[in-house]
Amino acid sequence: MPALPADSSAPAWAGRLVVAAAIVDDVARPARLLAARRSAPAELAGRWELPGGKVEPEEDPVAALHRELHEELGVRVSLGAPVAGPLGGDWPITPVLRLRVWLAGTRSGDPQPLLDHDELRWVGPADWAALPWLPADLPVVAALGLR
Ligand SMILES: Nc1nc2c([nH]c(=O)n2[C@H]2C[C@H](O)[C@@H](COP(=O)(O)OP(=O)(O)OP(=O)(O)O)O2)c(=O)[nH]1
Repeated sequence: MPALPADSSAPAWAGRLVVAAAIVDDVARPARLLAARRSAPAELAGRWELPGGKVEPEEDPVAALHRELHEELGVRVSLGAPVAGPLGGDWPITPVLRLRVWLAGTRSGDPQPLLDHDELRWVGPADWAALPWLPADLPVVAALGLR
């Protein structure tokens, strides 16, 4: 059966993009990942996630990620490859939220939980899966193939 042409009449996705970084020890061969425990809002507090946040209207996603990482952790990072998900490279969170993730290494600063988190932890192959991650993050962290 011939492939169907792309449906150009389909409306563009109108949700909100969330960007996050998988900050790892080595972007070429990640063994350890920086996990962050949310302190707010109440319904997400205690869950672990990748640091990042929502892209503001008109904001470039990469610029938004650098902004969020500086605000939340006090670090500057070098971005590596995207961690590609099933929605055109993004990962589903809810019908109105999608997550876009890049590998990253710290370029300056020692990560601190300055905003929105109350603990940071480096996790590896043996211990990442035991953390109570936000549900959307489990497949993302699994895709990193920490070893
Ligand atoms: N930052 C981040 N958010 C995630 C991840 N996984 C996941 O489901 N989310 C969800 C939680 C929130 O509903 C949403 C991101 O919101 P946020 O509160 O981090 O965004 P923000 O810092 O820009 O804050 P605000 O504009 O809502 O005040 O995406 C993740 O790994 N990192």
